[in-house]
Amino acid sequence: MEGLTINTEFRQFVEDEVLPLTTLSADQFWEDVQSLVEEFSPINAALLAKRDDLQAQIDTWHKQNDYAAVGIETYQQFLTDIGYLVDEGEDFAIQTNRVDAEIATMAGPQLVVPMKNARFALNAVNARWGSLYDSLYGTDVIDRSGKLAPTSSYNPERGQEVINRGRKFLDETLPLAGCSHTEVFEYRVENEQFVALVNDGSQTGLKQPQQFVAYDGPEATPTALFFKHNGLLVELVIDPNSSIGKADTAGVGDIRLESALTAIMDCEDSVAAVDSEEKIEVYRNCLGLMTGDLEETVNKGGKSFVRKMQKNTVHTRADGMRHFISRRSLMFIRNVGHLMTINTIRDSHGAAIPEGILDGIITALIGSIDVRKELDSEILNSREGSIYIVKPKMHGPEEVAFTCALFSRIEQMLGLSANTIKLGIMDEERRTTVNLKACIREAKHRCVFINTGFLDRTGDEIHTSMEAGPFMLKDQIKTQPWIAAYENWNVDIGLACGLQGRAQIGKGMWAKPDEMAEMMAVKIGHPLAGANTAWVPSPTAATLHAMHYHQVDVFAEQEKIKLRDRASLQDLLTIPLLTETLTAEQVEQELENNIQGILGYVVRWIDQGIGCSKVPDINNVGLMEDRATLRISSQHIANWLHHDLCTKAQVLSIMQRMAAVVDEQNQDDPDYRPMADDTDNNMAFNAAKFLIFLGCDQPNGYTEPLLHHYRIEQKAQFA
Ligand SMILES: CC(=O)SCCNC(=O)CCNC(=O)[C@H](O)C(C)(C)COP(=O)(O)OP(=O)(O)OC[C@H]1O[C@@H](n2cnc3c(N)ncnc32)[C@H](O)[C@@H]1OP(=O)(O)O
Ligand SMILES: O=CC(=O)O
Ligand SMILES: [Mg+2]
Repeated sequence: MEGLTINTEFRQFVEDEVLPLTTLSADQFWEDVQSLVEEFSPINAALLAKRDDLQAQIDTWHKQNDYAAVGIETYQQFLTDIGYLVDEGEDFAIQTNRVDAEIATMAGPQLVVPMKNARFALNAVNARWGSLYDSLYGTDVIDRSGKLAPTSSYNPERGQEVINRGRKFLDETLPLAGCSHTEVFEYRVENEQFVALVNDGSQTGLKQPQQFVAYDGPEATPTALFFKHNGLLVELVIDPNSSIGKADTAGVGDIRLESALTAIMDCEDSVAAVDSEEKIEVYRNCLGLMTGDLEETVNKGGKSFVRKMQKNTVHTRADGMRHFISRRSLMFIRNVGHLMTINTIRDSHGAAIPEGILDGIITALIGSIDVRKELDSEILNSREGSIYIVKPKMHGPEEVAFTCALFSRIEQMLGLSANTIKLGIMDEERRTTVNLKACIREAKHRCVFINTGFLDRTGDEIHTSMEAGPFMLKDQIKTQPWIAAYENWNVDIGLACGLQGRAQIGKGMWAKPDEMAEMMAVKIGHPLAGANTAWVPSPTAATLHAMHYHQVDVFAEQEKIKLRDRASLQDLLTIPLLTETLTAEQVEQELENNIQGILGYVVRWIDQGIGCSKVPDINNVGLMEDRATLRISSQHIANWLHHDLCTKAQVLSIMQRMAAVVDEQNQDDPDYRPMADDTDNNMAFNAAKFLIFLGCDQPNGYTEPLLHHYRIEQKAQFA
């Protein structure tokens, strides 16, 4: 197309692999892309300029005013005067239609996965169901010491503890009339009813017989029994010949839980994709997920197998009719935000186009393949014919309106009906939080979720108030009034805007992927807080977190929450600034911890293109690190440097020391390139250095510009 310069491989990908699956012609498609880009790029640029302008005014205000002394009302008035805080307007309720039940009326875990990693992405879409037994046996939810410790082969005592916990779960979730599941020696179906035969010779059924949904196999010797509780399915696997089932009094081989109801296929925080080659990788996986053709050969434990997407299954209802069970998570696609540009397409002036616009067009184009499938297709994402896109890092209602306008335009060019593309709003920038109601109003025909991305949100908290003073220790920031207010405010506003029954009110990531016992203790707080979904980092975490939605009836909690007063805006605006003098040791330790995390993450991003990593912290706890956690750590150090809590020399010296620590942590990785010996010339080390030293100047404290720059340089150097 004259005017646009399109990367050749990308053009081939679109024309040879995607467009033939649609009714669109290539010429018309590129012509539409061009006019869309011409229309939307300048608006995108103006929105970014407004971000900078507001930030500059906030910086100046803090330099001229003592935030703590003037009082919160004065600060709030200032934010209103500059248009950062806008009028929230009249009450309204969202009107989003054609929303799948997994989003609108069900409550359960949401798994996030980097879409660039096909092996993980396939695992994620298949994580709709997970083994409770494996999740208990394989994690620290059960004590890992003493007689219960996992051993090189199966530890029967640990196994028995798994079975005990499984029975406890059954008693709590699917209680029997008059006895415990521990007393049952046989489960079967009789006269269209579920029946449990009890050790004392009696037989019983469920306290609530309607919980029984379906079964497999003969009535007298079923191989699987399916039940429903709090909207989620539970499968009792009966297999007396399996290694677990033969030691079980009732032949139960496993308890399987409906787990990740939804999954976010991520193009953003967890992904490193800086050029056409890497964007094509992401889009090709997206295509395979929507067509159902994605496959990956997995080599594991000396065995090799091909991982594919699960197909839905058919079972027998008690009355003999057929019952279908969904086996795949409903997929959202998270696009990148409005900030970055990408030269996969250059406009008629030769400028790289906004990456968010490219993601919007291409992921919706791929999503349109799903929308056009027949309802009885083997692999179908949305039965309601919707395309679910999550948009991150938007600042305020104007940016939400821009996204919606972009989606409308994309729908027109793809021939989709209005509001086919649904919008998940990440509530992860301060200007979106404080204007959340106005943001949702802009998307009232599309909104399918509001999610508190507290990690980016913490980074933005620091950057927005960079000039206000030094921030507290990172762990303390999480305990302050602003964050509790932020979490409650999101739920309060979501409920007031009618999200219940139409959309998700979601909560953020559990960022300690191996600490499952702690997750079980803490993350029940999410459903209790009224969230009908919350993020988990892995399929195992999804299965364990699913237990929380059996323990808590989220929709009942939401009814109670509707009666309380809305969280306080003034608490939200209370900046978590340091109020005490830290010791030199505290400063050093905080820096070491942050720097270890930054280097451990950045080195894999820059050198290997891995956008999400598990990196040990100073106490050797593996933390999920992604762009958002990097934003927090780098902004935190930049803030302390800016306010002289530490010096550049000190930071550099810790970086040098931590580079050696990170090198050692990665010594078993054959693809790893050590940093410590030649930090001056190491691209990853330099990226980390500038993320910190230029942190104050990064747009809203984002990490993408420097990460992209250094990965592109690194790829050029080692090409
Ligand atoms: C601020 C935000 O935006 S948060 C959202 C962004 N973050 C994410 O998306 C987190 C996604 N999670 C991950 O990428 C990973 O779990 C990490 C990086 C945290 C840990 O990865 P690893 O150290 O490789 O995990 P670990 O070795 O414990 O487990 C790997 C296994 O679990 C699976 N797995 C781990 N995470 C996921 C996931 N999110 N989805 C699907 N499968 C997963 C892998 O497929 C692999 O199994 P396989 O060998 O059968 O393929
Ligand atoms: O995207 C999620 C976040 O916490 O940031
Ligand atoms: Mg984020």
